[in-house]
Amino acid sequence: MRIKVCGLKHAENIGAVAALGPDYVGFICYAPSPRYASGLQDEILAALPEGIYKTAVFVNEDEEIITKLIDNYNFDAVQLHGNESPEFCELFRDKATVIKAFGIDEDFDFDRLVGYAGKVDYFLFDTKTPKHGGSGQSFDWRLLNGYKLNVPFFLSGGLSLDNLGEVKAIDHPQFFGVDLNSKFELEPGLKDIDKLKKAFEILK
Ligand SMILES: O=C(O)c1ccccc1NCC(=O)[C@H](O)[C@H](O)COP(=O)(O)O
Repeated sequence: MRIKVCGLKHAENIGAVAALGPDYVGFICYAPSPRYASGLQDEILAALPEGIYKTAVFVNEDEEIITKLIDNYNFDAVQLHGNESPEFCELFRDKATVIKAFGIDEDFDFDRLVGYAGKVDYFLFDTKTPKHGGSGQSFDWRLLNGYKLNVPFFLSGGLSLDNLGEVKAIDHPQFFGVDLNSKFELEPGLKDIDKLKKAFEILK
């Protein structure tokens, strides 16, 4: 099970998270989020160990800005949380791994994803809320049974120490990894290393 820790923004805390050995770390490049990584310095990202995918998270951002940030910060992956089309997602595939996020609720139609197959590397299934992400709310994971494509997915949305046991038991052939965020924080953007350590013990 791959582990992504999302919503980092403080230099020392980024180093402490990286020392736990996540597979992906995420930086929110979306100003309305309380986890917005506004003062991100490229040398902090450059100091992260090889093998951790540095992921930039966007919501309906312009192509030029995404490309510029990938180039400036050497992001390995982009995670797109808005209404990005399959063609828009595909634009970044020669530069980065592309993760397309979708907010899931009981009305979500997984047939919407057909056009993205072959144009993205992973899906990320989050809880549908007006915030686009970082809500701390989980969705009914039984809905994942409606997902039949062969693009692997990350599960996110309200994952916490209280429900990781249940998450581990999810048996879906495309379940690739988890995304840990607001339930592992001391404050928005500042990760609780002790809680994350416990999560890694459960998941690894
Ligand atoms: O975390 C945010 O503030 C955020 C804001 C806007 C778009 C995406 C955002 N986070 C992206 C993530 O990958 C989160 O980990 C995911 O939404 C789950 O968050 P949480 O429910 O807090 O565990």
